[in-house]
Amino acid sequence: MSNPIQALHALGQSLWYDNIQRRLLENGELAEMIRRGDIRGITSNPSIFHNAIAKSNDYDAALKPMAWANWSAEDIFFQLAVEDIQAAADCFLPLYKSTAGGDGYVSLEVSPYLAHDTEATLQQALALRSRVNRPNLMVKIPATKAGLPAIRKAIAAGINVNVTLIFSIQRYLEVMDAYLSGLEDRLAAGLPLGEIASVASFFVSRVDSKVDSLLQKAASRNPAQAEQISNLLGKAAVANSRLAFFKFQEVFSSPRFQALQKQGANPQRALWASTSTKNPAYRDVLYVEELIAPQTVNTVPPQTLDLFRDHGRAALTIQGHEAEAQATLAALEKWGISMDAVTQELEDEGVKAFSDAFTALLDTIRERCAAEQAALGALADVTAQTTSGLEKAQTPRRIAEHDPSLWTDDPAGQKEIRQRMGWLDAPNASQVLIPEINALRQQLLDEGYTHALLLGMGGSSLAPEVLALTFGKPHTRGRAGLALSILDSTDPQQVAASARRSPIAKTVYIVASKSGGTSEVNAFLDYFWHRAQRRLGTEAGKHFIAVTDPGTSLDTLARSRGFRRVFLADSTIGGRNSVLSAFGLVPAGLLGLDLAELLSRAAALARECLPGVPAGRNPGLVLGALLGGAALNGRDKLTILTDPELASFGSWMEQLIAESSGKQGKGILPIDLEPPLPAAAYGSDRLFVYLRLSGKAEARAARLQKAGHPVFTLNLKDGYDLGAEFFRWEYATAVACSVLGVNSFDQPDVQFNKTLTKQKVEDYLQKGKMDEGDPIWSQGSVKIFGQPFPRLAQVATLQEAVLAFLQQARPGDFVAINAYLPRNAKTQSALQAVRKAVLKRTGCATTLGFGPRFLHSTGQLHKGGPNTGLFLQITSDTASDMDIPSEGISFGKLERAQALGDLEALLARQRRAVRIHLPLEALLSILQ
Ligand SMILES: O=C(CO)[C@@H](O)[C@H](O)[C@H](O)[C@H](O)COP(=O)(O)O
Ligand SMILES: O=C[C@H](O)COP(=O)(O)O
Repeated sequence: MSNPIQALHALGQSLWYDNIQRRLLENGELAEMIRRGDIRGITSNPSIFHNAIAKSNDYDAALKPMAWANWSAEDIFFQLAVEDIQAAADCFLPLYKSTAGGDGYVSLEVSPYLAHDTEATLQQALALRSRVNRPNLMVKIPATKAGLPAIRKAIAAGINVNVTLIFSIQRYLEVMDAYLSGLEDRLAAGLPLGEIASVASFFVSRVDSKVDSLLQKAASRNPAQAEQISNLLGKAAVANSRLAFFKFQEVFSSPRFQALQKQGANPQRALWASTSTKNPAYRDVLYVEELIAPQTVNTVPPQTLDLFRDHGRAALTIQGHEAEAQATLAALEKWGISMDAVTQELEDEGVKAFSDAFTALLDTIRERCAAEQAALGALADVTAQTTSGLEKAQTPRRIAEHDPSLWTDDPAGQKEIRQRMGWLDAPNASQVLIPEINALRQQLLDEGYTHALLLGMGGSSLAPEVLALTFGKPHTRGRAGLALSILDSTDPQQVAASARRSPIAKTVYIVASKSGGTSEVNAFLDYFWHRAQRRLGTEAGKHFIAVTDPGTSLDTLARSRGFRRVFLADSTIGGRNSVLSAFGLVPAGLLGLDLAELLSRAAALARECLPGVPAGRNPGLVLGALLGGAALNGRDKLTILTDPELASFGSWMEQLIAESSGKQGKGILPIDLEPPLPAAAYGSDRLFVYLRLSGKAEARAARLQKAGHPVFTLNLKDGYDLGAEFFRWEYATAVACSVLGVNSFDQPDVQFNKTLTKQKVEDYLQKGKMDEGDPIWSQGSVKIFGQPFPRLAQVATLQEAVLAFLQQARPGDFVAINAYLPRNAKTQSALQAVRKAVLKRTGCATTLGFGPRFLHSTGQLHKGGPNTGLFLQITSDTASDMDIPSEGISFGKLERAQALGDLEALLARQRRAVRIHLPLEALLSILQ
């Protein structure tokens, strides 16, 4: 059974939707309405956009980069509007095609400020046509006196035109004439007519609103005829519109049009606009029901659409009512109501109302821009200038083309970069992995597996950990999956804790290593493989999955050991950019995440970073400009605030930003999970980012901003928005590195550190003993190693020693606490307490890293970045060590070798670094 809307369509009238809102485009609601057959086109106007933009937060994310790039409010408006119109046009394209251009149009109005300027209107119509670049766009031009020649010229130029703000029959005739003249101009120029579509928007309800009030005045002037006059209430609009329709019929059956029609021309359909009922005393679908005829359109706001669907009556209601309509208008004239005057007033008011709505909209955009710029403080100018420099350098195009000269002139570096840009395509290219990962999860669940333990470091482990910690929480949408945990430490206690948490018979081990040769991962694999083999014998292979690049030693080993699966990753993606490749997706899929959703959020952000997008609208580019510009201006400590649900995200950012940027004495240091200080206590080397989901940290962010610090906010609507954040930060980091002039894609000092550690291990294997060097200070079981520092000779206690060491700190320095200890709640809280004390004492930014995990993250910046760090390395003897079965060394010894290699690398780079070796319990006493 057909509903009233379908019945209406069957009568030859199309319902269009007088509404646009980004949310409808993003959540699929518009597409669904089209699919249901509710609407066959869309109209927008300045009031609709004012409503959409000013009364929602739908546009905030898109507005942010443009505000930072210092775009004008009008440029921002047209950018936002064009995006919506393009998205809507894409939704309607199938209908447009299936009706051969009969329906499926989306209207965008020229600036109402141009309503009295023919040439400017025409130029903007041409510009909008090419910007929107969709065949089913209609450009709306008001039917003012100055609008008429612009309409003719626009039609002649082949633009589909929706003529708006028509109130009088006389003006309507002029509009039809302009249309026909435009077509004739085309014909004379030998241009085709068939693809041009046009509608004339005749405004309905406003006529009643004005005439009714005049009628009421007339009735009070003529009390004797009050009833007769009152009978005309609510009649003028329909009568006026019906007469317009009869003119439509006349004109489009005239010989003049027939001549054009022979050449393929389409009639300009009448479109009823302003058709919601304004007077509650009238039927709520009055201006739909009374104006039904073939070859017409009615554009309705959401409520009228719902009402008509609910109880509208569809029947042909115009034909046969000509005499009645004329009589109504004649009666109005009789009571002194001049339709010429009424409609002229309505036109003037209409132009003004759109213009006022546009002004209000631009004011709102200006306010929001001002707030975004205020959040950046002095960095606002820097960001705008840096963005414009990046635009001039054509950075987005060069990124898309993998142009290595953005980062280095060194030929070897350039060669490496060319092989490291695959992350740009990952949101789309990784789609193919989804079915096999989902099938694997299902298979594992069916076989009774309950746990997954990922063995990996840095780029191969941080993103999976973020996803496990974020989606383990109830606010996110998870599906049935395995409990995922991560091992990225050689600390024996931590290895043992991982083993305890993962019951062998029900655990699948994900061995994740891009290079396949990372020493920590080899050690983990050795340990867990032997353990599984002891327990499961020849079945052990079934419990192992490898994720690695093609042809690595891990690839070979995994196959020879009969691993359940080997996922070969994209070797054009470097480790810290690998989250949206198999490295992030395999663990995420086993965890039960909706991978398509995660990738689609990333893909949406990636589309905004394409070279066709204007630089100021590219969120990755402008963020990169901000980060890079800030660092060049002394704000190189990117301090991360998050709502609690997103607390783990900073650890991924840390690696990406520090390892990419921290080299050649430059870099941006991410400060993650730092205990809070009073807002006024932070130095001028900070830039704060607030990743917001629930808003729990909002008050803190506001306090920081109030105290004058630059604080910018990125809003996430749920955990899946991490997909977009991963891409945003990857792109922004690459851009920031280009601004700093460093190669974003290498990590020379990580390799240096690894080489030193390897020497320590080899030395140990030869001598059977670790050479720890001589302490520079000791007291009982507490020893300090490293480079002597001022006043050390005078100190009596560990506390004094640490204070003396910290006295070297200067403004702009940072203090890194690097602990080679198990990373668990107890050590984390003890070290956070130490960190807080250091922070208070020095006023310097602080970081806390656990070795060897941070070596694959901030470790690069520690040695390669600016020489502004003070490094407090902490080691402790472990009570219970475990052997790495095939390596002749224990986990504890390997961990110590890593600490020694780290210290040696720091000292080789002239960093201020010491190792404090102490019993774990002594930690808490430091600085208290
Ligand atoms: O002109 C078109 C469609 O071509 C519409 O968008 C038109 O502007 C709107 O229907 C009216 O502005 C709505 O007017 P009203 O219902 O607020 O009086
Ligand atoms: O960030 C990467 C880590 O250094 C681990 O490297 P990998 O994936 O080659 O094992």
